[in-house]
Amino acid sequence: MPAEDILRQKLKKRPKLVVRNSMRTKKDVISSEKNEVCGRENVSERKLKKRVKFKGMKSGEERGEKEELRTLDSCGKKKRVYAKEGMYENVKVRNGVGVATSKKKTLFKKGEKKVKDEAVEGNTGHRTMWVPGKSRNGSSKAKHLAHNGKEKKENVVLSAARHKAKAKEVERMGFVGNGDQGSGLVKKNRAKKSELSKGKSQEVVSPLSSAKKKVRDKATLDDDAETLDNRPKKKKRVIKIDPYDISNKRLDDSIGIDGSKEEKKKESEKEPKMSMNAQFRAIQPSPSILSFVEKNLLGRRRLIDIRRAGYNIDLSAPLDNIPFSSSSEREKIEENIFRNKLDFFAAAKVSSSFPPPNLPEIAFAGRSNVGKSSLLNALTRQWGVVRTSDKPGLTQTINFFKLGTKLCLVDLPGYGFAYAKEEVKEAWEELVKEYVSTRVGLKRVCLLIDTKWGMKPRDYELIELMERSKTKYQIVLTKTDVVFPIDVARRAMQIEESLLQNKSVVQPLMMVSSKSGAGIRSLRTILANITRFAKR
Ligand SMILES: Nc1nc2c(ncn2[C@@H]2O[C@H](COP(=O)(O)OP(=O)(O)OP(=O)(O)O)[C@@H](O)[C@H]2O)c(=O)[nH]1
Ligand SMILES: [Mg+2]
Repeated sequence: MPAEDILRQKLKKRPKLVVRNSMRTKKDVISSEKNEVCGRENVSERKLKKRVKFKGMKSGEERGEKEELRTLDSCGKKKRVYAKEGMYENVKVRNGVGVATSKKKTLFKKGEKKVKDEAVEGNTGHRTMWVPGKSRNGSSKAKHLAHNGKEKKENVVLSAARHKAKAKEVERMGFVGNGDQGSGLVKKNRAKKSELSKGKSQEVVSPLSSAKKKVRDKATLDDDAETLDNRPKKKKRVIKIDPYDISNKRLDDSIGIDGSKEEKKKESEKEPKMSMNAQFRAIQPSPSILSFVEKNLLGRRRLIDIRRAGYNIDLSAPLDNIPFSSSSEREKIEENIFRNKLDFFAAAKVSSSFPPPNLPEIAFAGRSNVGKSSLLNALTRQWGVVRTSDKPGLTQTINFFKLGTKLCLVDLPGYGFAYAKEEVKEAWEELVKEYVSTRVGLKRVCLLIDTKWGMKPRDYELIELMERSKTKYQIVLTKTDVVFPIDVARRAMQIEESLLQNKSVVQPLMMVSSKSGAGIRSLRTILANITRFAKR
């Protein structure tokens, strides 16, 4: 190449340099004017200061003295620069916080990365740092920084507000200052957070804090950790169980007195407890009772069986009389007395309201809903004269019915479960007891027992009372149509046996069904006989 061309090329390069200088911002120019050194030097110096700040945090603090740095002057020679603490902090803030623009963002990321790298390297790496006496690559790095001086300068002129905003953002992102120790401290802090009280402010290492602060933080955390360790541990509460104390535990608890449960087990094995139902099933009814049940078609029967036996199943209570075909059924009742019209004539809530005992009386007693009122209707075949209901407790007064001029039928209120207040039920019971024990002219009490449920304690109570007052009573099993014939016989057998010792009880035990009419005729005959032989 001719010398002239070479010269031209050199000349072409010169204006470029000029242009490059001219592209510098106004601020750069101003700042360069203020400085004694040239612009290039200024940038490199700043960058170096910045870098030194990153790296020098630890060494600077540890030594506690100003760092002597070497940088490049305009001629490329190494120059000594004394970094001040305040300056370090400023640089650090700028680097750690980053800037708002896209380029600045990049710078911020770079700064962040740098810090992270340093954290990994434990402040010993020389990639982003140049500290005198430690790295030989410092000059080349300084050159590189100086080359990008324009971009870096923008960091220097950031406003304080932006710094703060970015600092907050960094903190929010969980950005931690350099050093593994720093992240470890934060982890410690996080772990401590759950343990320490809310009031106690948590110490978080931020990129803005100095190395000194970090060291102090670490010491504080260590102290705190020691304090936490030294805290008196809560003693575990041990509950001692007294095996002989049964005040606050179930009797069948396994912690009971030794052997008590085993003893109970053995007892139960020796004497197997039969349920009430099993006991009932074990009853063997006498052949006479069984034959009576079969003859009167007591118990649950199929309609076809009733028809085959010659009864008209279209009639109500078909088993009552054989066979009714006309509307004047009452005329054909075998007992004349029951052909009379049933007339209600008195109701009493208290004994003082009882009507005068002019007629022999037959009363119908029993638990609520056992079928007393229904039986009165079935006996007289006058449906609806006596009110009935499937709701227990309908009859609440002692109701007196005249059957012609020779007999009085008395419908008593039920006892036991009923839809009524306790006080009211107690009053009924007292009234019934008073009636059956004191009533003059009472010839017989038909004590109705539901075949399905049998005798209940209240029934025995009334029986006891009648025994004491020597009132004649006869057991009448009701609703026999709802249970199997064998169970009717069992129930009859069971009750007869239980009342063998009783003196006022009248045999035989009667079994009826107001619905099917079974046993009604037999009962009618017995009651008619009472009237026949009754003395006025
Ligand atoms: N299956 C069947 N049901 C019956 C029989 N006798 C009565 N009942 C029903 O049993 C329910 C109660 O009948 P009630 O005659 O009102 O009984 P109660 O003993 O007078 O009842 P209280 O007046 O409340 O004491 C009614 O729904 C009747 O239809 C019966 O022989 N067989
Ligand atoms: Mg009734």
